[in-house]
Amino acid sequence: MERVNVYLNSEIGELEGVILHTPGAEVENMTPENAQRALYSDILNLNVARKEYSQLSGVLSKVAKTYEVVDLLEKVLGNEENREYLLEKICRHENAMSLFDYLLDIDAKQLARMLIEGVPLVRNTLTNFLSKERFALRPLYNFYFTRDASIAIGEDVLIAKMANAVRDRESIIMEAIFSRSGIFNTQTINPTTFNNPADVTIEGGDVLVVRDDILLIGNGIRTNTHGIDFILSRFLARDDKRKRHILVQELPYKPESFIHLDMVFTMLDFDKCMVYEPIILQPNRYQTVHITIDKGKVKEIKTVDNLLVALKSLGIDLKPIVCGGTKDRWIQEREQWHSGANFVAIGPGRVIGYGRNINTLEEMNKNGFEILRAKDIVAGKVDLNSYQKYVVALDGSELPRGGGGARCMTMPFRRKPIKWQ
Ligand SMILES: NC(=[NH2+])NCCC[C@H](N)C(=O)O
Repeated sequence: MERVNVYLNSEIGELEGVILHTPGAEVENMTPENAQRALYSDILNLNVARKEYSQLSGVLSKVAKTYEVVDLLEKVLGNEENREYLLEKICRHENAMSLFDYLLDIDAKQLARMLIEGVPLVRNTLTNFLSKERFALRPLYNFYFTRDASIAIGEDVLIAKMANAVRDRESIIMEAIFSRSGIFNTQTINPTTFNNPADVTIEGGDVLVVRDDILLIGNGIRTNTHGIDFILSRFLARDDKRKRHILVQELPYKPESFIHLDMVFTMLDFDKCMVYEPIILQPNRYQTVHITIDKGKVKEIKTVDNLLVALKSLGIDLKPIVCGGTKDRWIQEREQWHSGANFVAIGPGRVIGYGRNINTLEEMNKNGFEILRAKDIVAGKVDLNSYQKYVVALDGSELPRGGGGARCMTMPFRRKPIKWQ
């Protein structure tokens, strides 16, 4: 079978390949008490979440090739050598080597599910018997946000170094998928294999590939300056010596709806972006920094007014569309909280987001985006090909409680190249 090439040089190029994860039992394997530890602001109902999610996967599978993490993982585990490698890596990382032999014997399909949904603790010792934990390997509650654990940049895949240990296994699995499933043709770059300060963190929600020479990176609770310096060092190490730019946006640490840059800024089109105005445009305490790399060196680091000004200086002139509309700051806050600024593009001017954020959608509509309901597209009542610019509205009441939107729930690894005018 021919391998699929990774190619991603924009946020908006026509989507060709994307990795998804339909929420499974892992999202219900939690209680209100430990939801916080799982990085949720609330607990979810799986049935409803899956229905909502099927709108997203349904729409995406009409326009691109979609892959489910569990199928890709099963593929990795189907190979004896890979299974041993991956299980050893996971068990070692999670201090659970005692599970290794037991897991090794489980068939690939079931094992793939278990590694995502969690491996229950067997109460056969006093320690386990008295333990408050239910799982020996914790469920990957956040895996439906496939955006975060791995990041396609150009032809490579950067493996995220998650800020919270509960998400570490996601990165380990994604690395195995990209380097060992036999499906992808790419090179993985993993910060943990370099000589780095131990405190590097980078998550996919913070990294936006705007153009082949421009990255936008959020610097906040999930991606720290060491993480961004790591990405910088990888660019400096390249042989091509091309000019490149990294634009860094500082983010507030609180509330949790600001965890990633894609919660306050996403690309919608060649000339339009979605912004949460108070952080991205209004004067505030969060700096924007422009790093220019040239001939293998850092040529300049400077503070700039904001992302839009910096992008304009690089030839990308974006009109901001304001999350929550322009009328009321409270509405902006409310819609941002439920991932109102978080859109994923399936092509230039063709994006997907939550329908619940009606003021945001109305604002987009005023700016030329037709509002289409995901439900109608999946049911075949609306044909995407009849529209030029649109926002596909997903029903979302459970999914956003997990803390993310359409961009967070997709991991695009292949988009058609863009011709910037
Ligand atoms: N790209 C994103 N904004 N992802 C959102 C992830 C939310 C998830 N509950 C977490 O805290 O990690």
